Amino acid sequence: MVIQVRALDNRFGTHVVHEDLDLDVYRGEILGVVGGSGTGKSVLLRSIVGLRRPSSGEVRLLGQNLLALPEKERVLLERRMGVLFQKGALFSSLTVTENIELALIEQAGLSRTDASYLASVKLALVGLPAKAAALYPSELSGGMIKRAALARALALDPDVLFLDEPTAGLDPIAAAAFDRLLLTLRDALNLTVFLVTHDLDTLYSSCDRVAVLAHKKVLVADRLAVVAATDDAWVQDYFHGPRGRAASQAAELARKE
Ligand SMILES: Nc1ncnc2c1ncn2[C@@H]1O[C@H](COP(=O)(O)OP(=O)(O)OP(=O)(O)O)[C@@H](O)[C@H]1O
Repeated sequence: MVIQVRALDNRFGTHVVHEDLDLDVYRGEILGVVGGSGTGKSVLLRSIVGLRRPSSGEVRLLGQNLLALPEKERVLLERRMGVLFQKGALFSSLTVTENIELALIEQAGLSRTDASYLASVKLALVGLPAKAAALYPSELSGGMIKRAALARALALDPDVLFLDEPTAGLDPIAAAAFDRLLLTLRDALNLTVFLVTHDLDTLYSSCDRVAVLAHKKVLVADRLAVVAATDDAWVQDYFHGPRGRAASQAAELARKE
């Protein structure tokens, strides 16, 4: 088990976002996390990566409770996860390669020469052309920015990757390419992936299991077919509305090709 969440409560004043929430994430899987707006997907992600101390409950990441660890061990555990946030993924004043070098120098203490070499390896890994390395984020397309941010999240060879809506704002072709890249990287690097998304195509093409957040809990976490058959109004609307049907049909066609 890579992530184990037990009896998690998160509240902001009187606003209860999570209550008695449980979730397991298994080694090597891509788990898609979905739910209506405001159901607490980002708050859950932040609680798991240690950016937010839950109101109560426990989160274990790779068997350890991040927030209970002494500083040194906490830093070591943090290095084993990569995070790609939806916004602010890259420093705008640094080039793509400098963004990745910075993570390697600051967090792993690498020399500039080693960091520079490794940064070029990571950029190739995510399919960015060498010429992108010297560009600033403002000079990149949306798809390239996501890839560069992914290269930075992978800089320290994490075991677990957290992604917050990675395909939001991408055109369908760039989004599909990103989904394929994710599958390739998971297989090549043996990653476990926690993926918050609204993108039905991503769920159908890339996720092994899907967790639905509703009613302050994980309503269901299972294979897509089981999740889509869950008796819940939001689930039925989401998976069987026009967009859900289109994504399902596209996935079916892709399987036959
Ligand atoms: N720092 C905070 N202070 C107060 N309330 C917060 C804070 N962070 C999140 N919330 C509230 O918690 C709830 C869940 O927020 P969260 O961003 O996790 O939702 P989400 O499921 O990721 O939504 P979306 O799909 O719209 O991104 C929201 O009602 C939000 O207003």
